[in-house]
Amino acid sequence: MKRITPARQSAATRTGTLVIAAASLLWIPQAAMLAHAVQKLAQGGGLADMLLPALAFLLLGVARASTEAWGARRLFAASRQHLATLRADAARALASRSPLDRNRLPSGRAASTLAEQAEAVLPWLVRYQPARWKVMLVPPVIALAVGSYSWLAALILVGAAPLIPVFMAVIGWRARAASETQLQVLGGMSGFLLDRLRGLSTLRSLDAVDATALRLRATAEAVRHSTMRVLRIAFLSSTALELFSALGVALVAVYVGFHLLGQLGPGAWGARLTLEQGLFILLLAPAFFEPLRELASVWHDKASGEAALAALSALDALHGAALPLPGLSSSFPGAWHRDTLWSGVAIAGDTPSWRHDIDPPAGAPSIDIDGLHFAHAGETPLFKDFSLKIKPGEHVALVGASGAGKTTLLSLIAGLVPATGGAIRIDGTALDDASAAGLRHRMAWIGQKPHVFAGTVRANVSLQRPGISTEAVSAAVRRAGLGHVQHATPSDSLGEGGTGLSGGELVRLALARAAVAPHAGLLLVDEPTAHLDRDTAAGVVDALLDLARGRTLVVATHDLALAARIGRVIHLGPSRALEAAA
Ligand SMILES: Nc1ncnc2c1ncn2[C@@H]1O[C@H](COP(=O)(O)OP(=O)(O)OP(=O)(O)O)[C@@H](O)[C@H]1O
Repeated sequence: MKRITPARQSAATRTGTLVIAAASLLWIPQAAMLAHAVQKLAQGGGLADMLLPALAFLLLGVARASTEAWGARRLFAASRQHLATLRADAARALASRSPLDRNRLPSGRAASTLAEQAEAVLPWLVRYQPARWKVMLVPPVIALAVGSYSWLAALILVGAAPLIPVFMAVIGWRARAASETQLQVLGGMSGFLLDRLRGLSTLRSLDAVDATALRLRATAEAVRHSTMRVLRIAFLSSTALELFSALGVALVAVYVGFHLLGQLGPGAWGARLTLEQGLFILLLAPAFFEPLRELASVWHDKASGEAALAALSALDALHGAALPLPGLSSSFPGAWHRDTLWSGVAIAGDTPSWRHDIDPPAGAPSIDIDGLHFAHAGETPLFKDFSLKIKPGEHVALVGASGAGKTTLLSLIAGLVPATGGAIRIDGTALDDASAAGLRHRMAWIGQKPHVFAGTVRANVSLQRPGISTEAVSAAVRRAGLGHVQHATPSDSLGEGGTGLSGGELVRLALARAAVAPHAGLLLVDEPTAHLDRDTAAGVVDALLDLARGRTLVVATHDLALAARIGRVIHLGPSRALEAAA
């Protein structure tokens, strides 16, 4: 997988940057034309004498403006593209972590980094980079041009210039630290806000809204402070630069003025400067400092852009760490494609190559678990030498005390977390990094807390998966027992988190999601009847068993009534290591 490399620019952004920087050099011949025209005027020349320099000045101006515009357009387009690539890399890195990894970044913080903070990369590329190149290119060339007429004027310019980078470096150091702090505080606030908005009903029901609002206010105050610190540094840097450049231009103007008046002789290679040469130097002096002033005005873009790149790289650095999602690295042959969403768990890994080249065989798969070892990070092993065989189309209930490892076993079968030892074979294919993405295509997962997105029932059932027609959604909704429920027809809207549906209806919606999955021959279901009354639970079980006809079903449950209706019951607990293959 390609890593984010913060400082690397694409070839297209580099070309745009260099073109913009080089266009600034055209001011030198323009200044020469202007000075020449004024000289002619002073010598009493007519309109005809000035026509040629005026025309050349105009043409150079047009050339400069159009080159700059072309470079800016190209740079902007390339920078947008570059940012899109950085975002895709970071999103891919985020998705490559197992949903069971409890060290995953909070979604609010990740969203803030990807959506808001990443935007700071754009000004860094579009404004800061050309300004940096102009500083490296334009002042040295102008110093040479000025120096060819007057070594003293060039010396004044060159003498004033080093103060600026030294000062900028000192300020830049502080600016970067301040920007990083600001991004962190901002990301923290976004994460906090999103998290609390999600849990608003809990906060309200326990009268904790005021306390949360106070904490939010404190966080907002911290954001204000850090923003002000960044702005103060930005203003300080541009003020310092304005001062130094104004001093430099003023000194050159004073020297040229007195030299032309004959009161300051030396400094011009032994000869007296002509009016044309003096004017040329005067016109170039502000242009010498112009790139430095421009750099100062975009200096904070560098700090915030680099901080944003560091934040994106930090997301990328998570890749491969801790608990990776099996099958993800092998399932991204090219671009970030599409997530396969199963009833509340987002799994990336559905690739065009898989769909076209290795279309999964239809039907109910067998499951063969052999000598499985698994332990969550830093915990005692949950499974030691655990074996289990499930035949194609067989229905199995996993029962056991809370914490016995039912959900974990379902996750291992689904390939959401890698086993630490032993083998799991689905329909004879070993579940590993190479096969996990493809095998997941044949499964549907119904989790304990299916996530409902704000949108219609139809969108929530189809989840934008390809090849799912409106008729298929309607049929799935009816099959899951939602057909008769008011406000749960395919065109009805649901609130985020399932507002508008009861607990039982929520499970039925998750069943409908699985019912439309075309290749889902294996259903993995986690406590479908938890928190439901007996009648509702019985209705959900009816719908589940109807859906599971002709498919392999593994259901984790505490519900003995559900377990009694399933063909085979596997007890997970202290004796599970001895579970023998059936
Ligand atoms: N993502 C995780 N990271 C680390 N440990 C975990 C994680 N998920 C579960 N555990 C631990 O693994 C053990 C088994 O959890 P699991 O959720 O599989 O049990 P369960 O049998 O499904 O429980 P329940 O019936 O309450 O849902 C528990 O001790 C739990 O604390």
